Amino acid sequence: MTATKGLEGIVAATSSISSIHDGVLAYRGINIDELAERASFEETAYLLWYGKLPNRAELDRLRQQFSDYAEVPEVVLEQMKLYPQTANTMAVLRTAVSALALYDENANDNSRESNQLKAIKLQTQIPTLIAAFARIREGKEPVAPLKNVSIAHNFLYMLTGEEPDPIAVRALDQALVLHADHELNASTFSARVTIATLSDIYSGVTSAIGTLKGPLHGGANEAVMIMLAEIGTLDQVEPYILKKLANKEKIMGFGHRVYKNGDPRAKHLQNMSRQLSILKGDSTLYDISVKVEQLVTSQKGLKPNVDFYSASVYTMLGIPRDLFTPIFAISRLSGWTAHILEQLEDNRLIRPRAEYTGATNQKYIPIELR
Ligand SMILES: CC(=O)SCCNC(=O)CCNC(=O)[C@H](O)C(C)(C)COP(=O)(O)OP(=O)(O)OC[C@H]1O[C@@H](n2cnc3c(N)ncnc32)[C@H](O)[C@@H]1OP(=O)(O)O
Ligand SMILES: O=C([O-])CC(=O)C(=O)O
Repeated sequence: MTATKGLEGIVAATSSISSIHDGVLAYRGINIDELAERASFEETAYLLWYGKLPNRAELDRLRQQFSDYAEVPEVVLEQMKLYPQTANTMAVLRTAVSALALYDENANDNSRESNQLKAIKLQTQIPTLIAAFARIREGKEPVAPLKNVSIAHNFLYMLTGEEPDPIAVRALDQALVLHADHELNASTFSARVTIATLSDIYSGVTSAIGTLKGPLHGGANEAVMIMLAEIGTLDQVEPYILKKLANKEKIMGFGHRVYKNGDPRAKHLQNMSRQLSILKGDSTLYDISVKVEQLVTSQKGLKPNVDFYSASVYTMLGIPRDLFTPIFAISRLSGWTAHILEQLEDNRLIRPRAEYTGATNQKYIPIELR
């Protein structure tokens, strides 16, 4: 038995949710480029869950459900007030989602109907949890969700309690579409492994949140912003990046396990970043980002991934950088839960083997002789 490090190239599941072929990403067969331009996040979530785009009545019903279930149990908000104000926001989200399960009497019902409803509830409650913590840690009361607005609109509204700018709503909505699913990425795999033991959807999502948190995966968007802030000015790009590369450090937001010729989502986020910088009349962050890209591509042949330009986009939307990865989770919740539903439709325990490289034929030594 020979191990494949990082399971690279191993096909570990069948799935009809999203595909990556020749550098093209599609959800249910629809090219992401088209969805990014034309679909709302609500339509995208429906597409991932139900396998087709919703008609008007179906979309209205989903939107209504998102409105109906956006509030979270008061007890969970009260618990959040006891979390340390400085807690890592992904750890907060992981804990709060896990707590939601305690107050859902159907948490352990693994029927398709029950899990679909829980996916819808989590989709609309996770933004509420994130926005609530962002306020609680500043000593402010959480803002109750609005009725009949999009997930993107509601999230921005709940952060500040003010009506968000329509341009910001559209930008966030598009970012949510772009991050919604991505075949067997690490966090989705984690969700599938968990649910394949016939655990419950909250456990699957909690596993996935913990996996997304790491900087080699979803945590890279926050790490990119830390890097851009450290760079600070255009003239510092070259010395900063060259030093990192000389030290064999990774440049966050670059490289990908599957895409070797560029991530098809990155160009949309770059466009958004450019447009927002024009609207703001300040292109510093965008210009630094472009220069970093030019240098990393010329020096290492690495292209930006989805996390690179999302950092400048979210910053220009006025979002604190430790909410970037939680925003990724808002979007990817749709993909995680679609994969959980798919896994349960034709389930088998996921249990690979390990190539043993340790000692053999050892004897037990009594403690007094060690
Ligand atoms: C939503 C997402 O999860 S997208 C990915 C987000 N993560 C990041 O942006 C973090 C930075 N990128 C990386 O760490 C990697 O490119 C990953 C984790 C995305 C992919 O990892 P892997 O497929 O395992 O590639 P691996 O890390 O083995 O890299 C292969 C080679 O390219 C180099 N490399 C890969 N990415 C980078 C990078 N961002 N900066 C510098 N060098 C890199 C590695 O050092 C390695 O070089 P070597 O062969 O000389 O040792
Ligand atoms: O697929 C991956 O390995 C990481 C990624 O881009 C994603 O999860 O969106």
